[in-house]
Amino acid sequence: MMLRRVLAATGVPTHSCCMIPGVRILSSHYSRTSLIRTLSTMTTKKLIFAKHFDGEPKPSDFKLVEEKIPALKNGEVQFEALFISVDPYMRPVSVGKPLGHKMFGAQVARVVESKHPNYKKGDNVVGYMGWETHPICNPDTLESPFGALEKPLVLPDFKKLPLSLALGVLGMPGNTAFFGLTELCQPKAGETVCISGAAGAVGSLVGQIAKNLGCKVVGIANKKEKLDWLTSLGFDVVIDYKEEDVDKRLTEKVPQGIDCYFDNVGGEMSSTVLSHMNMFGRVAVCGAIAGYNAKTPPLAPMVQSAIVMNQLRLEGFFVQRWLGRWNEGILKNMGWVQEGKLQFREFVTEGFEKLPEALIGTMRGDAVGKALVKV
Ligand SMILES: NC(=O)C1=CN([C@@H]2O[C@H](COP(=O)(O)OP(=O)(O)OC[C@H]3O[C@@H](n4cnc5c(N)ncnc54)[C@H](OP(=O)(O)O)[C@@H]3O)[C@@H](O)[C@H]2O)C=CC1
Ligand SMILES: CCCCCC(=O)/C=C/[C@H]1[C@H](O)CC(=O)[C@@H]1CCCCCCC(=O)O
Repeated sequence: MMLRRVLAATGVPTHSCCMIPGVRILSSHYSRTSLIRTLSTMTTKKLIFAKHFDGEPKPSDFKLVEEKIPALKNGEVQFEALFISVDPYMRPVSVGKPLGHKMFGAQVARVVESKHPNYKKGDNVVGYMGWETHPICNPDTLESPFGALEKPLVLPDFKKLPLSLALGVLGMPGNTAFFGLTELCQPKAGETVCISGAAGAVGSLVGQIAKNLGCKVVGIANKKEKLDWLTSLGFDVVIDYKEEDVDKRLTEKVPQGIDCYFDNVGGEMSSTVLSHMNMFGRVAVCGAIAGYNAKTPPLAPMVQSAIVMNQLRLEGFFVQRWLGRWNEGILKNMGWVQEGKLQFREFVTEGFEKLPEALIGTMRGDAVGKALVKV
């Protein structure tokens, strides 16, 4: 927003290549900028909104800018981004953000310089510093995409585990899986848990946690590579929702019915799953990715009859609900990782400039496991 105001004040159109003091617009199309390799340690790169998304995000919806890093003020910390997260929520949550606004999101970063008592040079953190290579922020006033104050978290010693896990199994997606499943679905050993978006960052963990709790697990995803991976993780039934008739496969392979449904996707497929649920089934509505890129909301068969007849309980949630118990989820997942009972896969794209492509690919289902960009 500030950049846009600066540009407006100079009379420079925000979509054109330009030079203004302290701000260099490298290109209105980020992919052409890969040839420009002039970044000095005194500058930071940001990806900002150049256009509002219309359907699927496009590379030209983003603009890469390079700015001088200002002097650090009291209370501020300067970071160097190591890994930046790519998450489906970025698509719907960006609606209404002003043009010129830096793309929001979480990153794992190292403290380069600090004028804040709780952060010291060399600390590794995870926080919502957005799509920027060398962000400066005051941790006490940093906002999450949720609009709440959320200080970057100083990471403990990860020992041999990669720091990037703080954006995946040992971070927000891990806690989404853990709390969403255990608190809202409350699965009991022997029950059947079904997961849509099963090979994604959250879904792949939900299925494994359900197995750890003694449940039978049904995973719904697309493409053989994903289904084979889920089978190798111990999922009992896997269904390709694009290649198979989900209703028929559930009737054949899950005759006992579904007790818990962890829904990452929504839409028609979720209506089908709800029609296979048992009495007093529980549904954690985690996301609705089937509609995030849609220009008009996708239609789906009505679900109220199944909800009433089987006395189902559906509950939507944001994982921030459990911010007060954050470490409990991380430690539980870390324990399972160390015991080899919670496997993770990362889908890493190299290069800060590739962030838009990585987001577009994630929304198309390209990623297996957690999508990340290594800066
Ligand atoms: N409530 C909360 O606090 C949180 C919610 N979420 C939500 O959880 C869901 C999963 O997030 P995450 O695991 O990080 O995402 P990922 O990108 O890792 O996985 C999402 C998967 O959804 C599938 N998918 C994409 N488009 C469609 C579609 N049109 N129909 C069906 N499936 C589709 C893709 O798999 P495939 O190719 O197999 O279709 C993709 O792999 C999202 O909806 C996200 O918004 C995430 C974190 C926190
Ligand atoms: C609006 C669709 C949200 C889809 C669900 C999802 O993916 C949520 C992800 C949250 C994750 O915990 C990290 C975040 O900060 C995400 C929250 C998104 C904030 C929603 C903003 C609501 C608002 O203020 O309008």
